[in-house]
Amino acid sequence: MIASPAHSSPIFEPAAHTALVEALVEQGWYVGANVIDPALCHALHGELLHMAEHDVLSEAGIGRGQQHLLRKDIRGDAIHWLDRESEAQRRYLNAMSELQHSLNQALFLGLFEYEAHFAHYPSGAFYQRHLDSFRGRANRVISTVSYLNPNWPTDGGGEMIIYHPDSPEQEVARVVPEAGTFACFLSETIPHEVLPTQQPRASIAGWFRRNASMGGVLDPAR
Ligand SMILES: O=C(O)CCC(=O)C(=O)O
Ligand SMILES: [Fe+2]
Repeated sequence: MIASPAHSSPIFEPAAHTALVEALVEQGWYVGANVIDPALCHALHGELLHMAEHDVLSEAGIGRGQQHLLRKDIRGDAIHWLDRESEAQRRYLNAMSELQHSLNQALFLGLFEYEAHFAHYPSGAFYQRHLDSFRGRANRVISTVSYLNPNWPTDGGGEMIIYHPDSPEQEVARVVPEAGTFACFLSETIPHEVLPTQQPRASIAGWFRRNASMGGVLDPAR
């Protein structure tokens, strides 16, 4: 057998898919540290920093279409949709396709598409508590977040808080945005929030959908 080159190895350990599916079923969310390959995180982080430095990111807003609004009091990140333009992006999106396949096989979710954007939170930025999808709209089904920041300091802030689906004031997890950490959760039921970050914070937020996207327009935050 010919060993596959490092750049084409899967970013998820096969065991991580099983743990992820179990956690989604039991509690509606999953967080794993050291799940994403460090070399891939490094490459994606470099791409995002380059975009931030060259001013090619767009200020993220809330709401769709004509309702799309910039609301720095609600979210303060700047984004760029992944478009397969680099090997790192292709590798990342291919890994998400594999995850989509596992989720569909195990949970019969009928996931159809994955969309994702880089997100850069400058110092002081946050994202207030929200859901990623309206219940019953059947658009975003599962949210994913991959963190890209090596050596995140303990006083760096920028943690994602996951709240209990039935009592949205109750914190159930606090996720440090350290490179290699991968979080996912049910988009319609898990409220979450990004605490103010004390230093620039890099991530990739993505969504498995049951229908086609609307040309890269963000779903409303709420
Ligand atoms: O970056 C994170 O930790 C979460 C981002 C988020 O909630 C979103 O983009 O909808
Ligand atoms: Fe979100």
